[in-house]
Amino acid sequence: MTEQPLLSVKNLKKHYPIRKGFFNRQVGAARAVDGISFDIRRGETVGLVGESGCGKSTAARSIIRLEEPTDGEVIYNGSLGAGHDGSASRTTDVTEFDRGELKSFRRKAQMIFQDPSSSFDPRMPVGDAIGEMLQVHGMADRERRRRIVENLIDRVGLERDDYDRYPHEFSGGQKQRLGLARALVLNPDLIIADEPVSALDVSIKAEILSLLDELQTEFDLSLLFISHDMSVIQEVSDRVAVMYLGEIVELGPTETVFENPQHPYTEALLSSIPQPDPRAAMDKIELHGTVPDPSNPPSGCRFHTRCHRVLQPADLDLEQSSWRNLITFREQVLSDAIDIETVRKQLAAEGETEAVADADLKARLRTEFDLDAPLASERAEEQFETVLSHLVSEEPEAARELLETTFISPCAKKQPATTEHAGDHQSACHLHEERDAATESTELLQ
Ligand SMILES: Nc1ncnc2c1ncn2[C@@H]1O[C@H](COP(=O)(O)OP(=O)(O)OP(=O)(O)O)[C@@H](O)[C@H]1O
Repeated sequence: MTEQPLLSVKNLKKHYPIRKGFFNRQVGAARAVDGISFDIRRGETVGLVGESGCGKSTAARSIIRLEEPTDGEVIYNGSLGAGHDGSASRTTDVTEFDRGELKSFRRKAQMIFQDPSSSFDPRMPVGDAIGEMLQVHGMADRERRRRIVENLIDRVGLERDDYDRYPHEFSGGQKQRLGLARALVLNPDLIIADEPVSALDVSIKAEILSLLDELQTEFDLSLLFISHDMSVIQEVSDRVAVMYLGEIVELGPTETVFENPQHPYTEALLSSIPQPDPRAAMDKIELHGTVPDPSNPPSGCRFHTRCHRVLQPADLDLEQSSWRNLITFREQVLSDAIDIETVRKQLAAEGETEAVADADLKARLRTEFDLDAPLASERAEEQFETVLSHLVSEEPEAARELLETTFISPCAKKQPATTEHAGDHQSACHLHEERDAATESTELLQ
């Protein structure tokens, strides 16, 4: 029988209500975490990576219920241990834990943060702050607490005498060592580290990562390591989960994912890693804009609005760059972001004339979206020109109406299903569905 994972996150969701008006009625929800699933096995490090705002911290906080999850399960297969009241736990689902179970679980699952200062009271010696954790969990003997904490302070590479010093007397790296001591003092089996080295200088960063590695073996820890930095994730993780706008888009062993990424978002993140050898550098894939608003996520595949591989409708065969520009143009028109009057005024000022010809306005719009050359498909070019004509004739409604049904990527139509790849590796991208369908039809023909 295969060993149960220490923690199984199943379809976890955290939606923040958006309220408005006099009656504070809920008018929507920010879907910060929107149905993520992954396991953390005993002794392994899972890296959770993605840009700022994609929901990593919310996921972490929901897993240990610093935030109440909206839906889903977090199955904890470890033991709640001696701190628990002794009775067998009613459930293994953290989202269902009562107060007592949650308190015991919080001993076993500790969090460390980017800024460890937040865990230390500036007016309390750091040793007492670490020892307080033991006191809260029932250790009354002050001397014993002090011995345990001094040993830990020593173990994380500081001096035993540091026990009596105050937080402001430590550097950023030293504070993160203290943060680790604090996380370890209750002998946890899981540590969730949320960007623990992001604020540190390169050399200090390396020291903390290597300390974390040593401690993981020594204390037999499982780790969920959150970072936006692919190179850090590569260094520390056994498996990696790539998160985009509340969802996990790719999951697999780190080596496999880094060598053979299956999701265009992962590809883009990987291409941004600085390469010491310029010859080895892959072409940088530019991620335009920021992660969209989770209260209004794009339809279908959430990444399609920024994806360099976004699929074209079956009847189109444009250059991928023109297609991408056309999608951006479409979005801007649909969201009413093009102010034709301003463009007209600009042109008038440049030409020192009152009268700006429609043809010039259209040409300027084409240039703005890098679509100067006629589109390679005659029908697409015709439709594009019609939209431009509506815009320059101040008929944005008509332009929108046409675009509602034109230039729609298949990626925008439905959510991609999860595809399993060889070696415990999965991703969710329409490209694979397309390839699978192509393989299936060739097989049928044989
Ligand atoms: N309390 C809240 N109320 C409403 N929206 C929230 C709340 N907390 C987070 N969000 C939103 O949820 C999304 C995910 O935020 P989160 O902090 O989890 O992302 P992150 O990937 O950890 O980014 P960062 O690294 O910048 O913290 C963001 O759009 C954020 O604005």
